[in-house]
Amino acid sequence: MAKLLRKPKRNPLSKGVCIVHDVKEGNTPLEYVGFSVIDLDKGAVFEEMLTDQECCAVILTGKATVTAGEQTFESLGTRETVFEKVPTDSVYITKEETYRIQGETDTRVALCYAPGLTKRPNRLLSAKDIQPEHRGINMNQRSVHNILPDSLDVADSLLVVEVYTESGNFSSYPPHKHDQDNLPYESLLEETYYHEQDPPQGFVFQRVYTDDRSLDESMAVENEDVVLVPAGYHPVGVPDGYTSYYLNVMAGPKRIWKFHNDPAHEWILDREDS
Ligand SMILES: O=C[C@H](O)[C@@H](O)[C@H](O)CC(=O)O
Repeated sequence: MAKLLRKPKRNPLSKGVCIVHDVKEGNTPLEYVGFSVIDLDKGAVFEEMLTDQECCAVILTGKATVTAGEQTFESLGTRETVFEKVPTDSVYITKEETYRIQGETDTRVALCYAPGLTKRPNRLLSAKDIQPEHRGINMNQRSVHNILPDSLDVADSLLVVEVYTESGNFSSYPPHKHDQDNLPYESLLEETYYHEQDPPQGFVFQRVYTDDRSLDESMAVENEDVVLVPAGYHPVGVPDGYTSYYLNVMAGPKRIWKFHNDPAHEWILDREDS
């Protein structure tokens, strides 16, 4: 199996809590980004004490109450499945904070981690404040929910976004990369993709490759898979008949999303919308 592809597991953590993904120091080539997905049964509780990382808890499906420090955010979550294609609620939790998530229903939560540099206010990132963004033309169209964009000065390192790509389209395309700390031209951001497919037997193709092809992995990515992007271009192609969802977590030395398109494919941006 490709070394950048991680398959979902169901590792019981505690009563009513299962770890589906747990990408962290010791099992990942990434230095900045950590990523977990947890399933909580209704009423189950997940608690964590952060040390030198900040965290964005994204309520992928179902409803939950999140307590972070002295604050409690009740009844978060807007959808039973990500394919309702509505924005969801998330909570930003600062470093050195203890937080707690309790499932009000059966719920799936993505935990997005990156280095925390300063103590910041914990903060609700409400679905109501997220306006879906349409990107692209022709067969390169996708819809983006910017959960924690670099325009929001809430976090030290974390960037979080979710993307919907319809049948027959490509996203993260033309291929772009952000693996050089070379502002204003490019920023260095590692990235993770958490993928879901509709219907769930679907798969998408994702390639992760560098200019010198020292890294060049092409993957068939199935429902609930995670793809790690330590460097390089990382386009996604969606077969006819399926809808792709992915949640991206990005982080690096500077919290700026400045990508560089693969020059070989940038010409597609010059075409008219057909
Ligand atoms: O760098 C960001 C990720 O590759 C995606 O979020 C990508 O930007 C989505 C898209 O624009 O197609």
